Amino acid sequence: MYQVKTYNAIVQAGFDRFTDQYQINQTDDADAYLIRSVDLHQQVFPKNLKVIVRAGAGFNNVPLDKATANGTAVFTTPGSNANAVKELMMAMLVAASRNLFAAADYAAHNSGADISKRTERDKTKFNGTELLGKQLAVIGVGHVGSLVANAASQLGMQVIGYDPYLSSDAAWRISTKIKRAKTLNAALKNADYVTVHVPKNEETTGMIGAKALSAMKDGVTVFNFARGGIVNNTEMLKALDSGHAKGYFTDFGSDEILNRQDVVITPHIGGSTGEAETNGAVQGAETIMDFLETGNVLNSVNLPNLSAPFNTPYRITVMHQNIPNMVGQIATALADANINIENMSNAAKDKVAYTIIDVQHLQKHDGEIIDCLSHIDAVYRARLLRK
Ligand SMILES: NC(=O)C1=CN([C@@H]2O[C@H](COP(=O)(O)OP(=O)(O)OC[C@H]3O[C@@H](n4cnc5c(N)ncnc54)[C@H](O)[C@@H]3O)[C@@H](O)[C@H]2O)C=CC1
Ligand SMILES: O=C(O)C(=O)COP(=O)(O)O
Repeated sequence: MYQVKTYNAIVQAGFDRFTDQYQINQTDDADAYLIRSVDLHQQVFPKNLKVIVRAGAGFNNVPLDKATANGTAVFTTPGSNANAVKELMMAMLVAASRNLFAAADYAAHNSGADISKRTERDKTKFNGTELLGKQLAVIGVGHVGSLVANAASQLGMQVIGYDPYLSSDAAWRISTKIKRAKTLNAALKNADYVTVHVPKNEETTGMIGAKALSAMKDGVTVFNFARGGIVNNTEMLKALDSGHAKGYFTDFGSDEILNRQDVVITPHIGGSTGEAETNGAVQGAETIMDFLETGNVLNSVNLPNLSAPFNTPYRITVMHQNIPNMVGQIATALADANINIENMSNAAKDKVAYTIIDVQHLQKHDGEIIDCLSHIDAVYRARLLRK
């Protein structure tokens, strides 16, 4: 029986996906975590923890080095909430271009006699512009960014994307109408609207700061529905105060940007739709079961992709450092235990490598084999799976 621990609201559809080999509980010794935005940076991971799945996209709440050192694979559920963010972003683009929040706030407080007279007099204050023909820069054209870019293009916007790490899969999703910028500045310089859809990491923290803001044209509106900190709030406020930027729309509130007419904040609701939460929970449950039961890896954040059909009675998986002679040491340990290898595959991603070995027969007691492999220096975790 596998134990799955959760830290955030996970919809029932996800729990329903687990077979009766799984128990959802709050044990301190879980095999798997199924999480959303909980910050795990201060947590000491239990040794038994084999997999963390973040139902959603952003994994900056998971300490990857710590997870790897513990032999814990980390996954997200790619694309599960991308449409939800896209739809919110489209709403925000329209809201920005039509002064929607200020206009609605005015109307909500416009009471008493002569409403219609006052309305007709005051409505010019809320005159907007149209999105048609305006330029939108999309920084990060992955699952969310590509949908935003395509939808904006369908509204008649001129869209330019910037993403130096774009995967070929992601490239297939982008309409041919979207222009490609070679540098961040090239994307920003003519944009009426700029939106970021990048993961938060060392490189992207503060990427929209003084330099990027000064590369934008006067009257620009900036959107950050990716993560707090990708846009530097202090520099954003300076751009707003000087009149260089017109507005800032974000899903990530913080004290310094509160109570301003030119800043619109939503409470991190980008992925908060029933559909997105169901997609994430179901995809998350399936990812946990697939990894625990087959050891196959697809779209992990800290492990390379590696999948093979599991057709033998036993499978051994080893997560280890990506250094010379690891495969040799693993093969020798198995040979010493008189275990014949039926199939063996190995892949690496940055500093981490992963090996899958399929065997027909075991000669030693299970625990001994796993112990032998676990004692090889630079092995993070070895597991024995039965078909
Ligand atoms: N507000 C919310 O509730 C939500 C926020 N998000 C945030 O949006 C981010 C993006 O989500 P997805 O599109 O699903 O992820 P994704 O991984 O599909 O796309 C991210 C894209 O950013 C690109 N990128 C990485 N570094 C870059 C850089 N320095 N400059 C330009 N592009 C760069 C990558 O190549 C990739 O194509 C997530 O990491 C998360 O932080 C995602 C979903 C919901
Ligand atoms: O998927 C993401 O990156 C999100 O930001 C969504 O967060 P949530 O699952 O709604 O806490």
